[in-house]
Amino acid sequence: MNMLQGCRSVFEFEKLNKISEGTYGIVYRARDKKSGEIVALKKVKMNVGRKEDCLEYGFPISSLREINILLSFDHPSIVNVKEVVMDDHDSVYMVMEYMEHDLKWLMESMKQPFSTSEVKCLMLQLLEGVKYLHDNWVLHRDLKTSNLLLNNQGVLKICDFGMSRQYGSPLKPYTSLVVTLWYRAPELLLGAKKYSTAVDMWSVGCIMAELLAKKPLFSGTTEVDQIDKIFKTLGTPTETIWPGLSELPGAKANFAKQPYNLLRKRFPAASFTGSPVLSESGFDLLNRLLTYDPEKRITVDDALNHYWFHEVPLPKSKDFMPTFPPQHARNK
Ligand SMILES: Nc1ncnc2c1ncn2[C@@H]1O[C@H](COP(=O)(O)OP(=O)(O)OP(=O)(O)O)[C@@H](O)[C@H]1O
Repeated sequence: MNMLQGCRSVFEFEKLNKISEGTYGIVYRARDKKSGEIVALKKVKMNVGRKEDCLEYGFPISSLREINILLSFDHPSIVNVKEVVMDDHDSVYMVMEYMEHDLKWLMESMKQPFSTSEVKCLMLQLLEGVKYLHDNWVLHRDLKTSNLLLNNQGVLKICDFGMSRQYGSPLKPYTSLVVTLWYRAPELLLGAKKYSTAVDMWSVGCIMAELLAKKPLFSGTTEVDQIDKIFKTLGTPTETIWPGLSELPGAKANFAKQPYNLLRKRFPAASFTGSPVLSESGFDLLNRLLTYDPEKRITVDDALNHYWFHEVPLPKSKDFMPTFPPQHARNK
């Protein structure tokens, strides 16, 4: 924690309002009293989770990971942590660039879903951020729409690195209790202890579907319900399409047999019912992101090079993305 010595005080910032309170932190909108700049301050909550997940004096290891990663990373699609500050009770705050919206709250307030060219603009920025992470051997492990920030310049940034971790080759056993249920890959739901970048790509698939439809793709209430919802839409996987499936701890459970992939029904090529329309190549990308076998699931490099981004309608330029009214408080 040497980096905290000599850091500025939080009293150099004027808190304007609370934006959100999550598991690991409270996020405020604040003004830097010296420069007048508007920033986001994330206060680290002490003693969160199990005792062994915190340092001796209660500082959560997940927050330490998040601070380390965000201070060392520099990419336009990753939220920038400018500095770390403290108050007189030794509470630690991350000072981040302020982003007007997160995509979860934004979609809840929008009347219409994003257009296809807007979704392409957002997806490209998301994939560029994920590529930077994977190229730097980091798994985010909690990609979801509330962790995607958008500003009024059309710039998307990934935030919340509390679950992220460095990975290496060969794969090591990790905990499977990661990734918010709705965005959690099937290998995690079935208890895989060895997993890799493909878990983030599944989440990206769920996010793409949600951006198109303006509603979550698989909104399970429990792990079993989540698996059930996935199988009902994509069909129950078999050892043939996913070699190694039967060795996963959860694969022994008796799941309903549903032999077909019904995803196209939810994203048809033409629609008279208001379902989101998706071209052949857009559907191909979505299907490749939502591929059961993590070994066959599309990688971030291949997703970035996918033909969908080159066919009309072309991705909207950030400068032409719509702007939205402010959402200063996004209480969960
Ligand atoms: N830089 C920022 N600018 C504006 N809003 C932000 C910023 N960072 C985070 N937020 C808002 O705060 C919310 C929570 O942030 P974050 O996910 O980092 O906190 P958390 O405590 O780890 O939450 P969770 O319980 O979801 O893990 C985000 O969904 C977003 O609405």
